[in-house]
Order: sequence, then structure tokens, then C-alpha cells
Amino acid sequence: MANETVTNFAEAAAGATPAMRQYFAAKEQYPDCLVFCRIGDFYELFYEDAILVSRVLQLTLTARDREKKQPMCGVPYHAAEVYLQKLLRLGYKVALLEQMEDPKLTKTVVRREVTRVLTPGTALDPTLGAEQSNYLASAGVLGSGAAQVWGLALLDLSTGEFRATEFAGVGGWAGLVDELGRVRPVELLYGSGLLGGVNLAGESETAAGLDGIRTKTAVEEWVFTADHAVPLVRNHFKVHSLDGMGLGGHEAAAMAAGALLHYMRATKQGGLEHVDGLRFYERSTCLELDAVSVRNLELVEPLFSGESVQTTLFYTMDACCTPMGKRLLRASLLRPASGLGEIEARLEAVGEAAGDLRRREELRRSMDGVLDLERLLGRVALDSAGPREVMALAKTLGCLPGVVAAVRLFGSARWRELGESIDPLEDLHEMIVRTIVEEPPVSLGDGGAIREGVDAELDELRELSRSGRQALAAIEERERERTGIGSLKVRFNNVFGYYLEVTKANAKAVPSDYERKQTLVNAERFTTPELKEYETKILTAQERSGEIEKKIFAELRRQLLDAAGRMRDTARKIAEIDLLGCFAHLAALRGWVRPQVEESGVLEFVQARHPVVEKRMEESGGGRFVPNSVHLDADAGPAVLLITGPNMGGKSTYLRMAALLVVMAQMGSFVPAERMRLGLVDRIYTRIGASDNVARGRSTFMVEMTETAAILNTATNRSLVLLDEMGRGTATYDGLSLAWATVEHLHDRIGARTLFATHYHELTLLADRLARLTNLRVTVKETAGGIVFLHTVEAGPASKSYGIEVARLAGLPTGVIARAREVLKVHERAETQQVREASPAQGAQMQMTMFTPLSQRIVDRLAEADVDGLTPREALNLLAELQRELKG
Ligand SMILES: Nc1ncnc2c1ncn2[C@@H]1O[C@H](COP(=O)(O)OP(=O)(O)OP(=O)(O)O)[C@@H](O)[C@H]1O
Repeated sequence: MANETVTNFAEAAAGATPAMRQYFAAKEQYPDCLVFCRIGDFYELFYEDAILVSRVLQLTLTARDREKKQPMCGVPYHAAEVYLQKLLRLGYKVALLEQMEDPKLTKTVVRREVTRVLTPGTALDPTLGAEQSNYLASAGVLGSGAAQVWGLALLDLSTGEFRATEFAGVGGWAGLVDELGRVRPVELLYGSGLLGGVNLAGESETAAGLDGIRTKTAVEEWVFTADHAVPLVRNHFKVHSLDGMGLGGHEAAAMAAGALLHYMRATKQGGLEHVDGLRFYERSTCLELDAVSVRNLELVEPLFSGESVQTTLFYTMDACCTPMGKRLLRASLLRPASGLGEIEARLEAVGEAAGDLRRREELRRSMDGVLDLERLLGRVALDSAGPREVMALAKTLGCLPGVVAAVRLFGSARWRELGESIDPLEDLHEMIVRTIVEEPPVSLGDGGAIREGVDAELDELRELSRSGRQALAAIEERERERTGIGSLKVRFNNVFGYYLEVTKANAKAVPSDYERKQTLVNAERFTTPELKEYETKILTAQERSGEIEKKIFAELRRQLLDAAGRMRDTARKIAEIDLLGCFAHLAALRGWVRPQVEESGVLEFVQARHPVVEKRMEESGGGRFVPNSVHLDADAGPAVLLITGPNMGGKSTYLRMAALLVVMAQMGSFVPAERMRLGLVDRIYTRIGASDNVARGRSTFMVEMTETAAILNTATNRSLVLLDEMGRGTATYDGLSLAWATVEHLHDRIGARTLFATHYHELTLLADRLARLTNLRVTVKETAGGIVFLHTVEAGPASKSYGIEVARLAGLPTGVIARAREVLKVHERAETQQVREASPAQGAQMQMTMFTPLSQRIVDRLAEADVDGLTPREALNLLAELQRELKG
């Protein structure tokens, strides 16, 4: 919040009422928060907060005073949740200033305190999709220079998932930014001020990758110190050493985690019981996908926000039955496995289930009623679960034995492992259903959530109020007879308690022992000593039973939280079971096959299909996907496939298909192909199309070159590299030269399996020089009516580019098309002439050296020189002259 605002508040505070002074104190303590001040049945906002919130939430702006100097707006307390969620989604933070005393019982001003600060990363968003995670991230740095280590911690409060990692050395910062771009947390914590020379608030060029994180929260610098933060982690988990969590020797990661816990405490987030573990993770233990590739390949989100999710691989592969399974699918897409053992174990289990319809269906059916175990547990821990949620938890727990039994029907190692190790949590299920009634009320305060027989006193009190109410009915009956007033009623309201109500017309018939309580327009209300006695009995009984219900519920909650670790473990296993079931279902349904995975440099698939495009074509009735094959071998060649062909021919689809099939196979899924052989890939790199960085003020070409630099600097011979139309964003010869040199570097130095789609036909000449490069082309058929795309990929370079043909199909005016044809002819003629004039030997040379005309002159002069006839002095002169020419 701007300084000006704070000054305004300070000025206003000088002459404020006591309630407003509490408000100003809260505002001073939480200057970056909107303060929601509870006054009676409303939350009120004042001054700049009121102006902003009334605009954002479209509320009426009023004022506290006649002069309208104190703007104000409010939302009803009971409906506040919706408004709060909206503000949080927009990235705002909110401090709740609550009444700490019952206004009815206080004579002076009610005491108010900030009880909780809600921020995007610490509040639960009920509209969050089952597969999405709501991460709060925390990043800090230890050391300096090359010894710098960045620590990153991530917490999803809705499920309790808590993990941390590190990025060390020179590439550490870039690694951190990339990981944040992939994880996309809703809120990022960092130490205020400049850290390690870079500003996490996103003001420096290198921090542009953090633009997507809407809420960035700076906390005091000292919070991000090992001395302060690391002990917080040890205390939270009640351990002496962090080695058991894999955090031994990872102080930066532990520090980031500790700073996050500090923040949770500072914002008064209670109930962190379900955050019962912290895991150190390393990206190298999985197939690495950088943020650019995750985006380009549309693994979990469409390339451009707002587009249909149907273009994502997640959407295509999501046949999971449970929210946990969906989340694991999403996480696996972002981090496919890199170890052969893990992949094989999954593939074997998928194969077994894919081949057995009956058992597979039994398994999937057994998960029918399984709700979000992790999120329900999260709500219990955060004390936002009522009796209904606890009952929902019980229903889910009740399904587990069925799931376990279905898993045990399978025999392969992974299924056996899961079936034997999963805890069906029967004791917890039994504990809940023993305590809570089958159809509990929404809120505990409504009463009647706890079963009969759980607590003797509760049963007695309930009996008492039941008999009390019966007695009241009897009184009503008796008094009607005694007074002869047929319409006499015993009624109840919160202010007057129980009373006898008689219409005005009958008031004369009221006996003298009735005490008048209240007079209304049409009726009179009375009480009697007998009625008062019952009233006290009933109300005390109700009050007391409310207390007992609360106590029992709290005890149940505590016992459930004691078992939080077991529940989370089971939830993880259910997720794995569900995911394997989903893969098996897809394999059987869509005719996918088991890939052969090995430690080698091979990537080969026969008659493969792009899973997303194929599904979309099927759904829209848009024809059949044309299958294609790939053969790559980093060691024996071909390592580089250079794909040419017309626009719209299917080059990009072919490239993406290759990457998607690798991701799927390394996740342990079957793949849409006749056959696939995959030597494990350590990392997928993509450089495809323009990205929305342009909107952030970096040119398309700059983005392209930055991404290409990252590939050339870090790819290994076990990586898969996809380059689509590289060099397009600059002058033709610059672009061509860069593309040429890049292909050579990938081929000669890196040896990564590379798919390179290009419109530069000149590049196809590289096949003569680079032994492990093969030309491929996408085919078209020329017909009388124009070209037809066949989408088949075959060996050889494309003969023509058909750019003008495609432009015609796109509807460019005929005049422009005709003129373009003329211009093209002129250029082609000039080129042919040039080639004809050169000798055959020169022709070949020209192709190779067309980018270096200057050096060609030097080479020619050297070739002409008669070395034997030169004196040493002449030789020196020649050398000096050549050098001068080179230097220009
Ligand atoms: N194998 C295939 N079978 C059926 N349709 C395909 C196939 N490959 C691509 N297509 C369809 O052809 C269209 C163009 O594909 P794609 O974008 O891959 O072409 P491209 O060669 O990369 O074009 P450009 O060079 O203009 O980027 C897409 O709509 C795609 O769905």
C-alpha cells in the first residue's frame, strides 16, 4: 500500500472513536492487507480500502460521517466467504479484525484483534479444481558468488504437501526461475531488498519469468537466515535432525521451508497438523521439462490462457476416478520418471490391468465413492470441516477396503507392493461412524451431530429436552381447555424464550395467573411460573448438550489428526492405484501399446499418432490422423532429423508427437503407436513458435535466441531437442546462418536426438556433410484444384515450399497471389543463372560458403599464391595484407 494511504490513516486516527482506533492499529500492523473489521453482523472496510474493494467487488460505497470524509463499505458476515475468495484470487491479502468479546455482554467498547491474515497462498480456495494445486512458495539464498545456493520450498495447504529443493552455483538463479515458472505458485515469499544481486519482485530482466506470480510477499530479511529459519523446521516436525527428510546438507532448502513456516505463524494460520512431512526433491531424478517445454507441449494448460483445455495432454489422458489420481497425473506430466526401474514397474502393472477387463473395471468401480481424502484431511486440520465433511471423510474411508481387495486381485510387483502396503484405515472409519450420525447437520451448532450412545450425559440431556418439549405440548393442550381459547399456542423465540400467545380478541379470557410479557398489534404474549421452569430446563439442557457435542467433535478431530500421516500415506497410494488404473483403461480403450524402454540413445516409433490431435479429430469427426514413424539413434545415427515441407504440412505436429510419446512412456503409460522403442531421455528441450514473452517487452527473436542458448549450453547426448522454425524472427541470412550453425553444433558437439523443422531449404544440403543427419519431408499432392496435405512424413528433402499455395488457401487476394508468383519466378531465374555461370566444383563450394564471401576471397588468394617463389619478406607482407582485409 502506498505511503500516502498510511499517512491518511495516521491523520484520521488522531480524532477517531475507540473502535476506529482499533482499526487503525490493525492497519498499521498489516499495511499490505485489506482490513476487514467486524462490526455486528458486517465486515466493514474504511478509507482507501473501502474505495478499492467497493470498486473491485462492485459494492456500494457509503460514508461513516455526514461530510463523507470517511468512505466505507461492507459485506454481511455470513456471506463474506465469497467476497474474500474473490479478493484472494485477484492477489489481495486480507486481515480479519474480529470481535473478541460478545457485544451483548460488554458495556464498553468490544475488544477487537486480528485473528488471521488470509493470503492467496494460505487460504483455501473451494473453487480450486481437483487436479490443481495451490502452492505457496518461499525462495531464499545462502552464500554468494559461485558458492551461492538458492533454496525453494513449496506448500500446498489444501493437501499438506510440503517439499523443498535447491539450485546451486552459476545457473542457480535461472534454475529457480524456471522451476517457479513450471510450478506456478499463487504466492511467493522472499526476503525484502535485493538478494544475491537479483530482485525477486520481478524488476530485473532475469526475473521476467516470475511475472506470472501475482502475489509476491516480501518478509524481513532476517527471516531468510539459516539461524532463524532452520530451527523452525526442526521444531515443527519435532525432530533433532533434518537428515531423515533428505534435507541433510541442504541448508538453503531447509531455510526456505523454515521461512515459509515463519510466515504461516506470522499470519496466524492455525492447524498445520496435516503438514506432517517435508520432502527434499531433485529435478534430476525425473525427466526434466523446463517451463518453456511444459508450455509449448501443452502438457497441462493450453498455450494461450483462455483457450480450450481440450488441447492439453492432461485433458486427453485424464480418466482418473479420484481427485488424488488427477493430481498425480498432473504432477507426473510435469515430472515423468527418469529411472528404468520405476518406469518398468508401472508399465508392467498397466499391462496386466489393460489385459483384464473384468478386474480392471472392478478396480475402477471400487474407487467410485472415493472423495478428496487429502483435501478433507486438510479441512479437518484447518478446522474448517463441519460434521458433514467428517462424514464425507468416513464415506471415503469406507470405500478403501474395497479398493484394497480389488488391487490384490492383480499379481504384478507394483500391484502387490501397493496391495500389501496400503493401510485401509478401518479403525478411523469405524471411529467416525461410531461417533457421528449418518446424516449430520451442516453446522455443529445446529446440534444432533453426535450419535446416541456415545456419551451418557448427552443422551440424558437430549431426553430431558425431548420430554421438556413434550411437557410444553401438554401444557398447550391443557391451557386451551382451561381457558377455552382454541387458538392458544406455546411458542419460542430467541429474545423472549417460551411464551403463551393469545390473539387480541381472546385476551379477555386470559386467567389471572398469566404474566404479560409483550403486546403486539394482534396478539398478547404471556408466561407462567411453570413455563419458566420448563424453559430453564430445556435451554440449559440444550446449551449443555451443545457443549458436549463440541467437546466430542474436537476429540474426534484430534484423533483424526493424530492419524494424519497414515491418511496422507494412504491417499498417496490411492493416487498411484488410480493412475495405473487410468493408464490401463486408456491403453485398452484407445489401443495404445507398451513401449520398450531401455538405457540407450534410440528413439524409434512406428506408425505413431499424436494423442491429443487424434482424439480431437475423432471428437469433431474431422477425419483420421495419419500415423507416422520416427527413427533416431544418438549413438549410431541418425541423431538429427531435418524436416522440411509446406506450411500446414504437419511438421509441428510431428515434432510435438515425438515429445509427447516420450513423456507418456516415461510416466509409465502406454503409447499411441504400433511399436515404440525408447532409450531413456534425460531432458526435453523445445523451441517452438513465439511465446507470450513478447507481451512482456522482449522481442520474439530475443526470446528465441535465449531459449536456443539454453539448449546449446545444457543439452546432453541423452536429451531430446525439438526446434521448430528456428531463425525465423530475423533477416533471412542471419536466421539461416544461425540455424545452420545450431544444427552443426547439435550434431557435432552434443549428439542429442534432435528434430529440426525448417523452411530454410538450404539446410537440407547439410545432409551431405553431416553423417548423422537425415532429411525428412512432409508430403503433399498437387492436384488440378491446388495442393492436398497428405501429412505423411517420408525420407528426403522437400522439393518446393508451396508457401504461395498455402497463402492462396488462406484467402489472400488473387492479385497479391499472382504478383507473388511473378516475383518468385524472377528470383528463381536469377538463382539458376548464378548456378549456371559457376563451374560444377565452384557450385558446390558456393553452396558451402555462401555465408562467408569475404573469407572466400582470402581463400582464393591463398590458393593462387606461389609459396615456393615467395621471399620470406613477401610472405610476411601477404600475411599482413590478408589480415588487414579480414579485419576490414
Ligand atoms: N499426421 C496428421 N494427420 C492428420 N492431420 C494432421 C497430421 N499432422 C498435422 N495435421 C493437421 O494439419 C494441420 C497443420 O499441422 P502443423 O501445424 O503441424 O503444420 P506445420 O507443417 O507445422 O505448419 P507451419 O509450417 O505453418 O507451422 C493441423 O491442423 C494438424 O491438425
